[in-house]
Amino acid sequence: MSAQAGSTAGSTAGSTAGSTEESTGRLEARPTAQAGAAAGQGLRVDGDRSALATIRHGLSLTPEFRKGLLGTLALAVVATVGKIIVPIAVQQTIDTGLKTGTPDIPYIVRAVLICAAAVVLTALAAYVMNVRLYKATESSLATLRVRGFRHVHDLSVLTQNSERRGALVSRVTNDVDQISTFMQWGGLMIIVSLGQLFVASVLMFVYSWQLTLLVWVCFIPLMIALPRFQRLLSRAYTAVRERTGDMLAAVSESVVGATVIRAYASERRTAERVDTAVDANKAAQVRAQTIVGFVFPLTEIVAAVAIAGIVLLGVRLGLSHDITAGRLVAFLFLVTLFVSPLQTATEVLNEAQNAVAGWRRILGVLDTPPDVADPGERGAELPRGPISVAFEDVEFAYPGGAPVLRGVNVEIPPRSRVAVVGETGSGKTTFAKLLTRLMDPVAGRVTVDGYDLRDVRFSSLRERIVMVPQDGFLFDGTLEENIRYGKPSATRDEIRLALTELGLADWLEGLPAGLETPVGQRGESLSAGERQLVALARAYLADPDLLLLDEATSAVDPATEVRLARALEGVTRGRTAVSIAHRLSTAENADEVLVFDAGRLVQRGPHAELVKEPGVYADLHASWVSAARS
Ligand SMILES: Nc1ncnc2c1ncn2[C@@H]1O[C@H](COP(=O)(O)OP(=O)(O)OP(=O)(O)O)[C@@H](O)[C@H]1O
Repeated sequence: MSAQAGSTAGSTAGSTAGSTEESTGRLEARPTAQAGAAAGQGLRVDGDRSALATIRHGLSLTPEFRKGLLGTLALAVVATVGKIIVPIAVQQTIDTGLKTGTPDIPYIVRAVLICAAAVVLTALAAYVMNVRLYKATESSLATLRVRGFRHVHDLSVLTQNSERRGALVSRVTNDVDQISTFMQWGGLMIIVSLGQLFVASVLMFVYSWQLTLLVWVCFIPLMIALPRFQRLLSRAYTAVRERTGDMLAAVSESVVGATVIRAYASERRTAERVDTAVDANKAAQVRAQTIVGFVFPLTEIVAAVAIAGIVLLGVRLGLSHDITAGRLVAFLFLVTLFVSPLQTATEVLNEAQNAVAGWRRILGVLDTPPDVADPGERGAELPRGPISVAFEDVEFAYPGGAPVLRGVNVEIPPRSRVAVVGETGSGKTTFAKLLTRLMDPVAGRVTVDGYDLRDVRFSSLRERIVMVPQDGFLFDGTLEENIRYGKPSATRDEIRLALTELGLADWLEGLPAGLETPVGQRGESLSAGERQLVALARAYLADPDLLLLDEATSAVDPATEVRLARALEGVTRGRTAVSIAHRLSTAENADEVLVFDAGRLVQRGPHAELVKEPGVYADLHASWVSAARS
């Protein structure tokens, strides 16, 4: 029990232990999201669905599990029936083989052989049943994980944002684990146990209805009490899972935020938080184990009382010739078969509850429809060549919020370089997300090459439109592997050439291991500026026709600044490029500047013209200039 409880107790671990930012350097990472009023409402969790309906729906998603289940069940029946043969053989041996006073050796040998065959058959059936169950369970869990993982990627960014990313990871990892024990043996065990209980009861009744009545009288109160204890246990283990989650959150946060903790000398406060969480977890565990310690011996105590009663009453019945010696001994065997399902009942019920909770959370992911749909095969394929973009009366509001973009009308001709500027919160990033179809507008439409973005198939969209986010996510691997994300088929020479064409050959040579240089987790071994260089090289290799750049705000050293400008020039050459600009130079070099203010496009034109007009851009420009001087 405790081992299983422990395994489920850790199920919230993932919700805090791992946060997976998923930006891959290409915002095409399954652009999804209907940004309409219904968009981004978070994941569904259908708490109203009954436990049985949840299990049924969950199993319907994993046909692997249902396939061959009847065969497995048949094996389970063989394993159960096999156990019944032993007490029958014992009864026959005593009552018939030893009846005359002179043992009937051939009869006894036959009974023993039947017994041995039954034991071997039972063991074999149980073994094959377990192997089949493990196989079926593992392949259905793998299916669930893959489906869950794919679906998380299909969900809109708004839906993803409504959940902690770690919690999403937990749903496709730990929550799936949570149902594994139940699938492996719990579900079948309920059927087998009920069968065993029934068969044992029938046979006991055949041997002696009086003794059977005694057994039921002993066990009925326990059967009534068990579900109550089970609820108590379930609550205790829920508390354990929550406390374990809190503890892991505290520990992982203190490890991830170690630099900030040191910088602000808050080690003591952090240690106290961790200690409190560890203590709370310990208290919850102790409470749960105390209940386990009380509940588990109960069945054994009741069984001992029942056996004592059977012996006493059995002997009396024997004296009055109401039961034979063989039947009495066989009855004692049968009582153990009757008790063992009860002993596993609490455990199975606990597992069933965990499994239902796990299924609810997984189904919560799978039942949430992706609100930005891929038109798929029906969708348009964008022709190659620099892309033109148009926003027509575009309006956008985040779910439950006020409009953050209003009445945006703009045309971006092919091959032009556009800088998008504005105060923080003015709607620049939202504009970029709509352009990459991470979300759809609430009103109006966005077109590329005359096609409504909603009608363009994802594969084409991803190939032709690439976004370089502010802090390009790097994976733990080498520089080469990270750049290759832009074009998985790229050879090493192509990657080298790309870096040379972007004017980054000298930078590459300066690196300790060149393309083999490890970038560390999330690229932490590189500087922020170098990470941007990798993101640009990646985008260059992807060779899109429309490039969106979210310029990094972090300051970089002058040498990297020069490299970045050079690489940027190379990446945007010959393409339509839209940059969310945080640097004066980007706006100055753009063909056109789009100025956003409080969700509206308030000015547009070349830098040289805009800077002369009084307005938002002139004010922004003034603040850039003064920041550069200070
Ligand atoms: N996921 C979200 N949910 C709700 N509101 C959001 C969300 N993302 C952005 N907003 C709001 O939308 C408005 C526009 O945000 P946006 O990120 O587009 O601005 P921005 O101009 O890119 O800002 P910055 O320069 O700081 O990145 C802001 O008021 C912001 O608070």
